[in-house]
Amino acid sequence: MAFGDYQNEIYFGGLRGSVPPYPVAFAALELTAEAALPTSVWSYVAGGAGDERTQRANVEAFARWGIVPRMLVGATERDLSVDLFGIQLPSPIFLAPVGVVGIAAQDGHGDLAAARASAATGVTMIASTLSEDPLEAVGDALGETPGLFQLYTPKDRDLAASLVSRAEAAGYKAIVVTLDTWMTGWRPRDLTTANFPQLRGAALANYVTDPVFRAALPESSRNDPRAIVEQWASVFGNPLTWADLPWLRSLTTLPIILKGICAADDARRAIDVGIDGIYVSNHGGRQANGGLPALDMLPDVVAAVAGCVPVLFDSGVRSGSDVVIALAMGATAVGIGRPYVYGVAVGGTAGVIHVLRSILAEADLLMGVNGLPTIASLRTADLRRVGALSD
Ligand SMILES: Cc1cc2nc3c(=O)[nH]c(=O)nc-3n(C[C@H](O)[C@H](O)[C@H](O)COP(=O)(O)O)c2cc1C
Ligand SMILES: CCCCC(=O)C(=O)O
Repeated sequence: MAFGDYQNEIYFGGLRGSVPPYPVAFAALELTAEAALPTSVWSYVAGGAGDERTQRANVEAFARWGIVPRMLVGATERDLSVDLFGIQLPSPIFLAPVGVVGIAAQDGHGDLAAARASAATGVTMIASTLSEDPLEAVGDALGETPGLFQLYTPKDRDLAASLVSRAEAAGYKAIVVTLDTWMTGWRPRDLTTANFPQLRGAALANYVTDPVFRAALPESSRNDPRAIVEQWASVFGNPLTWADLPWLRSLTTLPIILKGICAADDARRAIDVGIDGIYVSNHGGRQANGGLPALDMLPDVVAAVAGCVPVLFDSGVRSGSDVVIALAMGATAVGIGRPYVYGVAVGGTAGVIHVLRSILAEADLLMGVNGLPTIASLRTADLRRVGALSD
């Protein structure tokens, strides 16, 4: 079945009098999600760092690029599959790691909702360390779809090793180490609502189920929510340096991907020390305000990596058109963040499936009408700055 078929499902459903169950346009999805969530939850998910100019710039950056369409190609069959570390994925998108996604779900199980959507669509999921369902349960819910595990490296190295070995045992195919969030950025919306869900104990399931974490808690406090949160806060973020990478490498034989690399020099140096994948992201503008849009940093990193390892990308992706532009710029696979959280908010598993199928349908149809039917052909696309066609 082609991804673009979702368009016909919606059209013909309309002919039979059924409207799509959830909004299709991102702006409408956003409004519906906002209406479905308490203000503090909406602020946490939708908000970002500082005055959120970098978060907005991430989205706006996509509108500055355009693809020159090719005709007479007969692109009736499209192939959106990609190879990631030897894993053949049916599509070039993935669920970016989102901690605390449970707070957006009616039943508190946003991680499982996302994993089930991943199982249903074949869209791979990067499961966050900060989940409300333990990584083993998320892994089970992924079914046949390969999952990746995102690691927030704690200060306690034994705890880091334990999380990684649990991820290996649960069948995750790679470890994604997030570098940009060893402490949280200045997030005025959360500060205004005095809301940081982790401080209420949300999303600490991987810690409370971990033998190393539990052993560090006095026996009398093992079921005390406040002691658990305090223990978590004391171990959460280890600001890694280059000197830590050999230790990180020694933890696992799985591929290691570094998330948050945006500078060409950092990408080159990471590859030199044996890192298997680079993940360009500015955390959706949630960490450093005043920085460049993530998309603007992608071409330099792609050039520096020169095809040696996969380059993952996220930050600001809202549609299939955005996915196509990031792929044309050289990303190997493109991460969906906030849109899927809004899918969880409006419809749980079904909401996420709808969001993913909509994004994939648009990307698929776009590749057809642009005459660029494969990811390889997309990479050769004539991508120009808007307004620069005659340069
Ligand atoms: C509510 C929320 C929680 C997030 N939690 C994590 C996390 O636990 N680990 C991580 O590496 N990135 C996390 N991110 C960042 C995403 O992986 C991704 O980089 C970001 O959402 C991309 O920006 P966009 O959603 O605006 O496209 C989170 C993002 C959001 C919105
Ligand atoms: C301490 C970070 C919490 C999860 C996260 O990555 C985010 O809110 O952006």
